[in-house]
Formats: sequence, structure tokens, C-alpha cells
Amino acid sequence: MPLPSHVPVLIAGGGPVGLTLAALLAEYGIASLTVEADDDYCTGSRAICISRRSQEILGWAGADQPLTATGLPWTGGRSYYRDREVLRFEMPHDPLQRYAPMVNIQQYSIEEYAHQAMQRHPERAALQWSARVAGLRADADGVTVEVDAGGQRQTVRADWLIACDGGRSTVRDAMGLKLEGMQYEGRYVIVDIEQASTRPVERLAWFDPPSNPGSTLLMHRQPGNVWRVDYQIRDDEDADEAVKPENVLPRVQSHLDMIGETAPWKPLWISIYNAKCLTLDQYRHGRVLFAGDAGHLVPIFGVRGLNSGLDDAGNLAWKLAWVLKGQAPASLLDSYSTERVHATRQNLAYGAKSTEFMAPPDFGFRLMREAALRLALADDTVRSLINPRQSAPISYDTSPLNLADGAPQAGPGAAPGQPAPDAWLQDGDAPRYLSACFGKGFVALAVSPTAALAADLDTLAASTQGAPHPLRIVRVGAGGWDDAHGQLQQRYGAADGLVYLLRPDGYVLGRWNTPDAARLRAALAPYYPSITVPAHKEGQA
Ligand SMILES: O=C(O)CCc1cccc(O)c1
Repeated sequence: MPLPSHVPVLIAGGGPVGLTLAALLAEYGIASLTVEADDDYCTGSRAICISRRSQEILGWAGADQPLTATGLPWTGGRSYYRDREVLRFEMPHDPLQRYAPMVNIQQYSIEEYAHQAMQRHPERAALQWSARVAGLRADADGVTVEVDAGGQRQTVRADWLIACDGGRSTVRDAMGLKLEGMQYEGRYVIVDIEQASTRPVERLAWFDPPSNPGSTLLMHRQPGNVWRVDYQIRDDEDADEAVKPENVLPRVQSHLDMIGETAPWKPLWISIYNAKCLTLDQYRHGRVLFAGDAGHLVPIFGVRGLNSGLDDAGNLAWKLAWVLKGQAPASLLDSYSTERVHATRQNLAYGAKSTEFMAPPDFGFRLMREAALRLALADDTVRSLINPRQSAPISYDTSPLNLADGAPQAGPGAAPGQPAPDAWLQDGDAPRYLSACFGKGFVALAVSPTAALAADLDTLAASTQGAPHPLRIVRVGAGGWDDAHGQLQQRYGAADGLVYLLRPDGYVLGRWNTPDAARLRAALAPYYPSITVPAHKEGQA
């Protein structure tokens, strides 16, 4: 198939991050072409745990419904040392929440749902299978990309190239860039098996279990009676031998016997893994941007891999849209790199801690783990050391986009740079989730505004109506939505007159107490060219 000679955005890599980005861009009215080297969705279930934040992001793309319908929600887990339970944990959740804290589903399903979301915009989101980037030349205005597709080399000129082509990124290689960091030596065999079971969905971990003495073993349930089993192999084991079915099956069987799962089972997919903490130090290189594994490799423990890649897509989509629609200068994309490199460094710090527990890299870590596990048998206070530190959205504390905090007394939970907490509100009888307002334009959340403030906000919103993604006002109290469950009060310290400006990706840009119109205009002018800020007069404060 002939590829277009020019596209606004070329996405290299049609995995879950690339396809989600394409679907988000299409929602924002931006056309993209995604090229994927394989001829179908991935094989093997690969990433399996989708965080609440990732579910929200997939929701902006319109890909959350099949995920919620098929995925297996879970809220916590249990860990065992030898044959005794040493930890039972719950992730923060309440029955009013829009999404479960975590949903288990095979990566290929995420790819399929994101692709389906793309297909709702056939004019804006094209996917070419069996097409790989073979070379590129970037300049100040765009990137000329050589693509091998259907046995032919074709040239595509892209205004922007987004590398979502995974850990072995050809874009990264072509640009001579290297991931920096470290790798752990401890290796895990990853096996998917099919077995019917009535066991609840939760994270299960065994340290030194009688079924596999000396090893650590994880189990996660996935849809379709599929179980992910990860187990650590000994340092002296040969990797090629370790993944042979004749070596894998007895270890899995021994574990199933131990936990009393007696139904017939069969292996579906076998792989091997060692934890890596690697990143580029910048995700923007002129007209080329990196997202997901192409830019960073994060340990699986704590499930930050795919989830951080989807966060990249959520951060990048609105910024690219704003730049491409002429609503913001290209320098806005520098903040993508600053924010997401910061997030990766946090994720790597958490991931490293989890890995040091799951695959202790030396005698010292092994000894510490042994001590923690033994103590945890008797002492509740030690149990937090065993907690897997599950993925959570990272705050952008030092983002250049954050505005000075005008309402610190409202508490730290929704300060500028924080992921905006969700809240279940009521619009008359209709329930409304605040998070459902994200993924479009900026949102001004106003708590019981005075009549003058409400009028200022309405004027401001009206002045953005011609923009591709206008400002939306969410008024709570005083004739607006109702904080019926007290969640806004609890999470936003919602005193009368507070105004929060929330970014399209659901991060807090700024907050103030009864701000005047000039302050709100100044805050939003960088994102809405129709909002003008009067020139600063000499001598004015
Ligand atoms: O529960 C954990 O800490 C890791 C779960 C997981 C995530 C992705 C792949 C995999 O094999 C296991």
C-alpha cells in the first residue's frame, strides 16, 4: 500500500503506547500515520496490569469501555514467606470510584481497544502493519523518514515523528541515542498458562515457597482463565534451558499443586525477563519525541512499564495538539520531556526498590529481605517493607508549567503539578466524575464562586469558544454541581471561592482564592491565543 508522502505526525510503533497516542491525537483532531513492524497485535500477554490512571487515559481515547467490560478489576494482594502469609495489602479505593485501582488484561487487548478507538476516526488515524522505519533525517521543520512497507522503501515527510517503537527502538538507534542506567542480573521466567480457577483476582507473591524453594514467584489472573506466573531462576541457570517447556512445566505444576489448583492446564507463552532501569535523558530531540519503552525501560515489579508509557501518551497528546493547531509554541513540547523524564526518574527509584526486594542483587539485599520477611511474620509494622509499591501517577512538582500556588491552605493533595484527584459530583440526579472532563480542553473548577467571579469565568470561557478545545467551567455549589459525597471537600480542600485550573491531561496548573479576571487571563493566555493580557505598564506592580 502506498504511504502518504506527508503526514503531520508519524508514529513509529503500533504497540499500546503508539496506538493510544494515535487515538488521543485523533480525538484532538490531529491526523497521524502509525507504522508497525509486525502484522498484528502482540503475541503473548506481556504487560497485564492497567492502573486507574491508565484507564482514565484510555477513557479519553474512548477505549475504556471494552477494557472495563473484559478486564479483571482488583484492589490488593497477598504475599507469603515459605508457607505463611506475611502481607495483605489494599490499594486506595472506594466503591464510588469510576475505575478500579488496577485491571488485569492482556496487552494485545489494550492494543485492540486503542486501535478500535482509532478506527472511529478513519480520516485522522491510519495504521500500516508490516511497516518499519528504516532510516530518518530530521531538520528544523520536520523529519524525512524512510519506511519499509510491503517490500518497498517509501519516503514519508512528517512534521513530527514520535518514537513508540519499544525497547529496541530503531528510531533511537538511527539517531545514535542510548538508554542510560543499569540492569539487574536476577532473571524471571514469565509464563502464561490457561487453567480454570475460582481464585479471586489479586496480586499473589511467594518468597521461598515450598513449591520452588529459594525462588520468588508471582501470580496474576487475566481474562479467559489465563494466569501469569513469574518465577525467579537461579543465577547459575542457563537462560535458554530455563525457558524450555520441559524445565518450566514441572516448576509451575509444583506450585499449582502447592496452592491446590487441580484443574487441567496448559502453557500459552513463555519468556524470560531481567529488570532494567534505563532512560534517555531527554524525550524531545527537535522534531522527534520518544514515548514508552523507546524512551525508558522500567522494572515490571510495581507495574510501571506500560502504565508509564500510557502516561507519556496522555501528556504528549494535548501538547502536540496545541502546537499543531497553532494554540501554543513548539516549546510547550519541552515540558513533555521535562515532566516525563522526571516521572521516569521517580518510577525508576520506586521500581529499583521493588526489584531489590523481588530479585535481590547481592548478599546484602538478600539478607535484608530475609530479615524483613522473618520479622513480618510477627510484626505488622515491618510489613510495609514487603508492599509492592504499585504504580501511581507521578506529581510534576518542578514542572515549568506550574503556576505559583495561590491557595496553599487548601492542602497538598491538589497543589500545582499534582495529578488532579477524581471526585464524584452530582449534576442534579446525574452523577458526574471530574476525571471525565479531562482529555479535552482546560478545565476551570470553581467552588461556590461569587457572582462576579462566576461572570469573569463565563466571559473567559466564551472568549475561548473559537479554539479547538475551549475552556470548560465546572462550577460546584451555588447552582452548579453538588459535592454530594464530600469528595471535593476532602481532596481539594474545597473552600468557597477556590478556583483550580486543570490541564487537559488532568494535572493541576494553578489554584487561587477568588482570583481576579486578570490573574485567570494571564494563566490561560499561553494556551488560548484568543485571551489577551493587557501590556504591563511601567510602574505597575
Ligand atoms: O506484580 C508485579 O509486581 C508485577 C506484575 C507483572 C507485570 C508485568 C509483567 C509481568 O510478568 C508481571
